[in-house]
Amino acid sequence: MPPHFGDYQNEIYFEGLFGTVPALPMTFAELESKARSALPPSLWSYVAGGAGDEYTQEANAAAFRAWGLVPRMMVGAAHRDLSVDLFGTTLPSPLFMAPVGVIGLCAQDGHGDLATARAAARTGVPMIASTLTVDPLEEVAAELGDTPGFFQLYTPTDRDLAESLVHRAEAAGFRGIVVTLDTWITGWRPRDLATSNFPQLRGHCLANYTSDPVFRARLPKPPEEDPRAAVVEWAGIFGKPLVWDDLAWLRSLTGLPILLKGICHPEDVRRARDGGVDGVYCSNHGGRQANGGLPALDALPGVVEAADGLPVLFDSGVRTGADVVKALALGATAVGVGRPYAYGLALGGTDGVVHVLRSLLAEADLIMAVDGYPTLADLRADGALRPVRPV
Ligand SMILES: Cc1cc2nc3c(=O)[nH]c(=O)nc-3n(C[C@H](O)[C@H](O)[C@H](O)COP(=O)(O)O)c2cc1C
Ligand SMILES: CCCCCCC(=O)C(=O)O
Repeated sequence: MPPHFGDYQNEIYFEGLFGTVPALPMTFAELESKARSALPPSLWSYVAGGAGDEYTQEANAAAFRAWGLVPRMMVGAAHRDLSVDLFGTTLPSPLFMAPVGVIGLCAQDGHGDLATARAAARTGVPMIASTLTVDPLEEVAAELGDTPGFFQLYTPTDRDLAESLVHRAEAAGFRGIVVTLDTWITGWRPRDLATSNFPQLRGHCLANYTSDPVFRARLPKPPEEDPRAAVVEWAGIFGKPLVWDDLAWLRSLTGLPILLKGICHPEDVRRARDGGVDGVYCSNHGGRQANGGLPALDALPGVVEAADGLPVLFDSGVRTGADVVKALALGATAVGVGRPYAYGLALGGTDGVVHVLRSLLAEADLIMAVDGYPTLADLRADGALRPVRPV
């Protein structure tokens, strides 16, 4: 029997019978506002902020409101199956944790990558570990238990370093490589510029680089002795975009599944397919990189159609279980949560992340129960989702 994610609701009600109300927020608005108080102001503005006037970031979340699920009755959706097959593994649910480069700093003990990996182990929700971590990828992988982890790769134009990182990820047991394409240069982020605040430039979250033999060999002194030189070296390897001609080389690096993150145009999906990737990841980086762009959700149907059966991961703007359901109904194979789990981590460590993930899954599961969609295939059938008339 597949897990009943909606049972989290019963657990919360049951505790309530004995006078215990949830210690952690039950709505995204409260999660966000409490995380704002819990995080140091500069870290809060880095995590919560985005590109330009943050119009695209807001539009990402608002885009979900343009769609509504059509309820179906007498379907007998007493049992729901949210499982999904991804690269030969059956996952209990289609939710995953998007790579968040400073997640390590969001935990009170400064080891949020490890805390997040423990939340993945507890929930079965896969983690995509960023290149930019406080703790090296091997230590993150060791906390994942049986839950699959994926490694997100930055700096792939530095071929020796990319090769080293990919091989380390493979040896550590990660099940796939997610190559982020939209962040070879930093977008225009006024909040960070106003405070001269960019955590990596302060030497944070560079553990995967400073523990890498290829990176270390380039430094005049070991990073433990001269951390500033390590930051300068790190900054220097950004600024060079990956191009389609690099794909064959990238493909040659590993037999693990490769996914390209940041794909929003159907023609790019076709090029990715032709280049032999195993999946595409539709995302606009949560509006952190380029303002003024289309909400990622609006790009999703075109990406799914062009993918023609190739797995499509999606993120950007997911805040509720209803959002998860809508992205699935629009064809996403799996749906990523970003900022909300960072806020959960800030408030409650591993327990906080587990709470955020379980809440999203419970709401999604209960919507499928009430609205009569027992499987993900039912959600994807014609007529399940309709545009909402603007009010
Ligand atoms: C603080 C922060 C750091 C991020 N770091 C990375 C990263 O290292 N690699 C990456 O591919 N995406 C990164 N992202 C983007 C997320 O993977 C994801 O695309 C985004 O959070 C989705 O938007 P949402 O959180 O508003 O839903 C980061 C996002 C945030 C909020
Ligand atoms: C030029 C590299 C910036 C990476 C920053 C991490 C990230 O993806 C984000 O802040 O968003």
